[in-house]
Amino acid sequence: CDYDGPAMKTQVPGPRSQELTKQLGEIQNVGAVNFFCNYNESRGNYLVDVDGNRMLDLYTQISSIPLGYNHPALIKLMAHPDNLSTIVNRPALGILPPGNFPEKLMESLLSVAPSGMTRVQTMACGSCSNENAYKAMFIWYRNKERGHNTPSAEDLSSCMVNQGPGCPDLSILSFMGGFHGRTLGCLATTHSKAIHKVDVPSLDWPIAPFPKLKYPLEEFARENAQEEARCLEEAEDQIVKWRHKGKPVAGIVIEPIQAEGGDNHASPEFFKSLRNIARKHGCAFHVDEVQTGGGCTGKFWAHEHWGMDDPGDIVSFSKKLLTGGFYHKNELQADQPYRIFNTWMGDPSKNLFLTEVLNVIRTENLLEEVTRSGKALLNGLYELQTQYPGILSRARGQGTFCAIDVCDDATRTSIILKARNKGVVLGGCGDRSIRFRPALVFKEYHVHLFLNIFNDVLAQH
Ligand SMILES: Cc1ncc(COP(=O)(O)O)c(CNc2csc(C(=O)O)c2)c1O
Repeated sequence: CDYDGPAMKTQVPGPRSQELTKQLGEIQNVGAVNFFCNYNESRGNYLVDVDGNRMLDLYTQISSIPLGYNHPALIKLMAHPDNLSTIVNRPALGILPPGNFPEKLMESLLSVAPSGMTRVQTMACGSCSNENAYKAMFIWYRNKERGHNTPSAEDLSSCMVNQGPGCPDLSILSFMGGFHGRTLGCLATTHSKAIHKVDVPSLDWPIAPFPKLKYPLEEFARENAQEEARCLEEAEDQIVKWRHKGKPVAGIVIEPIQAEGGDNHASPEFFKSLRNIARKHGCAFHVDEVQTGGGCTGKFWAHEHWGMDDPGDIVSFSKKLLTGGFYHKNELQADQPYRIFNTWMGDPSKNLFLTEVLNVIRTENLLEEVTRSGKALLNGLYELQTQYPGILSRARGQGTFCAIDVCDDATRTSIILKARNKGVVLGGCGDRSIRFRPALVFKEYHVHLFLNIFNDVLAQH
């Protein structure tokens, strides 16, 4: 179900894309539109645009397509009459769930539940999953502080006008370079690009530094360990400082690999230590797997590489799981109904697709494939950075969740655009990285196809 290679007819965006951008520009902001796509013709690892250009996709809709385009297992699901009512009728899941909902959740999301978690709350996207996870942490923290879960009369009256004690002065510790969404609460924990935050009010919550590792890791083990220790000490100091400010940290939120911030990695020891700091200070520990989850690091969850039985109190997800949501420990479940709530609370049709995606991952051993392709990709990137030391550096990655730094932003942009005109879709992250986010069906064959094209582009610079 894949094409045998890229095939370009025009520069991208082509004439039809440009025409459609003008049309859409009459309706909404089109500044971020790259080009228009033909999702009927797109297949497997190949994205076809409206001008008939066929490109090998290593960005996959901001890392949200698990099995590539139009996978037969998902198409087949649409033909099944039993699934029709699930796709046509969207229920308000919080109050009127379909009869098969528990079974479908067991089949899909609970079959890949993180270690130590048996509960999951579905949502629509990454931001609303994180927003509700934050609220769950605040509710948990206040009930712990009170010693019971009955707000006082003063709590109930003051919260109606956004004042304490009903609206408590609690905080969430996040990390510089982190990205957790663009809604108000998530945005207060997002620190990747100023354009995401400028002009929007925020909250006085603590922000700790995330380790800036030197590569290759084996050459800088001592410096990197010192850098991680510095960041951990700073994080713990912030927790103490915010408690003294009367704004205690209810939860810590972190990505296993900071993606938007520039594919910043840290060691399993770093995360183990941070998890222990959270326990020591009575904070919940929220692992944001929206971009790293779903198999792209070679394990279904990136936090599995930490080798911990108790990796977190909350794990949020979206993108490759086709629906948003968060797993959580029992004690993080809101104590009353209608506290973590909205109209849809997820989408059962997406759970149907996810069950199929998980079946394909298992039957085609895609996690092993990702590990194999990832090794070939990272070795190829190591070779290219040796060949073009003036342009490339800091090749890094886990599974196919890889990245490489370019000497400056302008050169990065030029490389991404040239690669696209040669039939490869790439994305950037941070201030100078190119990130690789292929689908789970990206084989070694595709790696070598990509590396050849990437080499041609670099040779022109
Ligand atoms: C680690 C992590 N956490 C939360 C989010 C927010 O998810 P959405 O709200 O975009 O579904 C994301 C979304 N990723 C993302 C990539 S570019 C982008 C954007 O809004 O520009 C967002 C994420 O990577």
